[in-house]
Amino acid sequence: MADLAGLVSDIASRLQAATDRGRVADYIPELAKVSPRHFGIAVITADGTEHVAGDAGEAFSIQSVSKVFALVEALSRHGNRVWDRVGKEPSGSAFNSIIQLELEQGRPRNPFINAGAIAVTDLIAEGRSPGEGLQSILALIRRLSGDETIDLDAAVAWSEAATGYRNAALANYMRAFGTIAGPVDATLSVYFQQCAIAMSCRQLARAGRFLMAGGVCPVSGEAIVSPERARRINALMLTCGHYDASGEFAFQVGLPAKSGVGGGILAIAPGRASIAVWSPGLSPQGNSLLGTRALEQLAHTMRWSVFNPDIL
Ligand SMILES: NC(=O)CC[C@H](N)C(=O)O
Repeated sequence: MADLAGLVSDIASRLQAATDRGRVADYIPELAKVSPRHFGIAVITADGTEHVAGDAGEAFSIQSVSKVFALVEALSRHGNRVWDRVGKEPSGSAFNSIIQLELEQGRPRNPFINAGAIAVTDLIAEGRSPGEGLQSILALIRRLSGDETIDLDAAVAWSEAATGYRNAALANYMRAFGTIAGPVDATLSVYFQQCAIAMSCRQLARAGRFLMAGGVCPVSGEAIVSPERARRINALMLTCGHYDASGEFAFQVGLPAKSGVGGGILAIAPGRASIAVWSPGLSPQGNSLLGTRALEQLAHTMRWSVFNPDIL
């Protein structure tokens, strides 16, 4: 087996020096201020060993990676009722696309595109104040990572709320179909704040451990979700976690993973590792360019693809 510690630091030094780094998201003005020079990686293996390199301790905006935790929270609260609201199919469209909503009766394709995530958040917010809805997601993330200091970056939340016209359009459109039941403003407020949660690679990799371990947090022994639910969340991350680049990601990396426009990616090698990478420069589809490259190198060298017969 390859030397993982050496590999993680090799990947970091190679990618810290890379010249082609992608474009930092600028449609959320606060995110445009982040330097594209950052690169961080954290790998936690099944035995609990943590390998980190680069800016692995620096907090960044998790953005759409929050959609995984919101899905867990909604499933815990509402069970399979969630699937009445959102589908389980890749969209083949941009993360903020509205086109399928008109063609498919206002039902988003999956919980990881914006429309689907807003519908999931609406379920979390049901019967609660926006503050309580957000706190339930934050409490889950803190519990999973064993870190009570994790919080949201209020400036990012405000920045997105002030410019989130597309998300407001998606939410209003779904409200017209009944996919969203609650007040649109309250649901959007929770959604913008969950996206603005700030975490480091180390914290994010810790929060993902239950997904490598059949739904059980390996440190506390607590069953966060059932093994079946963990398997299904991983399946959705593999097929939908990178929007219209999900097929390419499965082809190149072959691991369940969820990206965010802050440049973070959480990837799961079932039974092997929980991995978080961060580099703010994005591909045209809104996925971290160097983060994806790091995962390609890691997965290839470690033979960590769900399609490799020896990972099973
Ligand atoms: N892909 C993303 O990370 C998108 C999340 C972002 N908060 C948005 O709604 O536009």
